[in-house]
Amino acid sequence: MTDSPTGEAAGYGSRDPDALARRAGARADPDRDQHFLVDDRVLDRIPGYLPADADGSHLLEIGGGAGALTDRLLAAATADSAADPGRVTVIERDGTFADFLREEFAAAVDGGLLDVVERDALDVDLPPFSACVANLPYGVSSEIAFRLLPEKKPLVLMFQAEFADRMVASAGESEYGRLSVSAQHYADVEVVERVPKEAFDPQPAVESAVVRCTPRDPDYVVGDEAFFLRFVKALFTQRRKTVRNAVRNTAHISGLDEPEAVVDAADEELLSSRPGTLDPAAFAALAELAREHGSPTEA
Ligand SMILES: C[S@@+](CC[C@H](N)C(=O)[O-])C[C@H]1O[C@@H](n2cnc3c(N)ncnc32)[C@H](O)[C@@H]1O
Repeated sequence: MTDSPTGEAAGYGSRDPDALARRAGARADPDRDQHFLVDDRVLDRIPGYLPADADGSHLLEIGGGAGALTDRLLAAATADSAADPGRVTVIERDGTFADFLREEFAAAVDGGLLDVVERDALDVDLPPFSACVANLPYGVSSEIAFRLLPEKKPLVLMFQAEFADRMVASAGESEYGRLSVSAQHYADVEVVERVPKEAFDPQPAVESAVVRCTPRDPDYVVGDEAFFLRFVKALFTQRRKTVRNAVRNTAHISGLDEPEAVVDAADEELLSSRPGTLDPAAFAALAELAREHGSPTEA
């Protein structure tokens, strides 16, 4: 294992996570969403979950911490061509760890391979990136995921397992909901690895999972994406009601001025079903009907 504070390009990818945390000189604080990955085998596998044809020329990491994953991303970025390596940008909110990353990976920073951005990932303008690989801060993982998904780039993201299961669920499954439809609107999403609590220090309260998002256009058309997402959100607030009642009861969320006109125009079988049984394409068709007949106003 390499334990040098800076290291040459050839040394990326083998830093010991415990040694990194020791050198950083500050303990990960769970109250600041800091749960560092300390299992080398998991760390080594994560970059390999990017789709085979993903463009690795500019990898984005959100939440660098003490740099164990950053080290693996630098290895992935420099693997193909030493003459024309890819780049890594890390966004890290905590100044202590941002400073440590700049120091630990000084050679990469000086060589233009690594940029450390000390900012909150929710506020910062995202840099251009070709793919994102991150062990996300769980307190804001949903907000970050829905900043990243519309960028239509390959993503490999660590989430709480329960959140990951909701992202990938299919219509009719108990975990299926607004999160599933919204995520699957942008990408094919799949859980590629479940990660036990023991892989982290300090250990989180729950299991984690790595999700791969491979961007693609949906197999349906929506004329107004913002309205589609708002309509899905509205209907899932009434997931146990019939679609008929859900459309009627949630006009204040969906923004429909004339929900009754949507009910009049929709198919009876669809109206008697429950939101949790509609696949994304059925939601899209109903949202288009709602736009046509329900006079939606801006949220
Ligand atoms: C789960 S840790 C992952 C650390 C490291 N990548 C690893 O895998 O060991 C999440 C990291 O995100 C940082 N973080 C928390 N909230 C953030 C935010 N809003 N914007 C940017 N970074 C944040 C934390 O300081 C922490 O370093």
